[in-house]
Amino acid sequence: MSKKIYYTNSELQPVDEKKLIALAPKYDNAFIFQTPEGLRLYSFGSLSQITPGSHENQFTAVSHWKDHLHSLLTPINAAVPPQVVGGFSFSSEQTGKSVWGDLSNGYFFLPKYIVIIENNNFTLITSSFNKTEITQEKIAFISQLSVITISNRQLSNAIVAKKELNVDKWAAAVAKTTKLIKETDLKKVVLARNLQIELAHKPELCLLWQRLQFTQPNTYHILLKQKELLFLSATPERFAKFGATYFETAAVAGTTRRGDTALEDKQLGNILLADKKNRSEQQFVVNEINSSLKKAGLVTHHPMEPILLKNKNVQHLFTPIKGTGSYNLFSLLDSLHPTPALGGLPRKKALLQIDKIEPFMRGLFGAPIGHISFDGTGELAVGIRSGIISGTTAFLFAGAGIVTDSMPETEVAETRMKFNPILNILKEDNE
Ligand SMILES: C=C(O[C@@H]1C=C(C(=O)O)C=C[C@H]1O)C(=O)O
Repeated sequence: MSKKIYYTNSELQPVDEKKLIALAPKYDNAFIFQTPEGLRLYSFGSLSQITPGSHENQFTAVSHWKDHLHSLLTPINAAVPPQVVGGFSFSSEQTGKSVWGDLSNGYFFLPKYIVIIENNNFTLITSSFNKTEITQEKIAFISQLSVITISNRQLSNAIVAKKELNVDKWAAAVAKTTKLIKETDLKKVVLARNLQIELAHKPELCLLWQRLQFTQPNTYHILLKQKELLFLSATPERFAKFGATYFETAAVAGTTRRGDTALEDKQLGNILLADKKNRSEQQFVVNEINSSLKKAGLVTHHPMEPILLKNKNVQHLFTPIKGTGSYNLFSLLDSLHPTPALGGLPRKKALLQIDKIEPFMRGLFGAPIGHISFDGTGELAVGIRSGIISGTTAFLFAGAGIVTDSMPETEVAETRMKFNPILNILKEDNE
């Protein structure tokens, strides 16, 4: 493909964002991304998409695809370029048939329409292969948005079956892994498990999104729709926010529950801050990220002690890390992913152990997901607290860092808590 890609910008009158959500089911490709700081990006339709092959370096593949698109871009009265949106996969080494379909090895696309909302300013970016049609296409989108109706129908849905897959086997694998950690140079392995849900009806996207907004106020909210597949995440974890000369990331690891009272919550947080196992688990992540950023040529800055990151269901140890200087974005993403927050340490050995133990493909779970602009800025979150929905079946994923003194039953309980953000939006309110 080497046709020119034209793009144009227009200011939109603020609209009820439920209308933007209601547009998503009308397109085969849609991506919605909301940050804890309040940026929202809605995107619809695709001019070009990439599904990296298995065993191919997905970062190189996406980088080449994006460079090629860049060479075709031609602005028409536009200051803001379009972005590519989507997600990488946890690993390109995992193969086999899975629920992930076209998303298995990662999936990015160049949207036809992007609406960016920041400080109540609505900017529409329309892209097209056709210079003479682009104005008409933009007008068509604006009128589609003005006529779309928001369904207030609370389609009753119910979970008809809920299966936590292989819990005993998973707990045994945790015990085996701690033994391996004690006996070898393996330091940490993040093991995940999944929960399968059967719903009475296909879920209504608008309703899921509203519940996500209501129940998970300080996290990212992410939706990737590709045909019949819906990937949803309420992750608290930033993978990267970046520009040409800066790269902000975070080390998030170590988990405890939220307290029932303010006092209990504070006590649990203090115990987590003082806990040796969790502190060392998180320190691995800080050290690894720090060293990848330095190797990429950045000067790093971070506080010496972690603070608490509190979400609705859990609290974590958290250290923001910033790098400044110039660097190559895709090779840095490649060298960081997966951090020991999602993979383990040393990385290769941890990934082998994950492959040996987990009987499913992680797909986008635990991988960087977000938007990358052609102006060099962008933001990616780590796709945890997430699930993939296909028709009436949903698979939810949750993992936990296993270190030398991890207890299987504690890790089962921790992963159970981590299913809740998505589980709770699939449930009826009265369940
Ligand atoms: C793997 C997950 O979470 C990661 C693992 C954590 C831990 O082991 O304490 C904490 C935050 C995340 O970095 C998940 O939520 O599925």
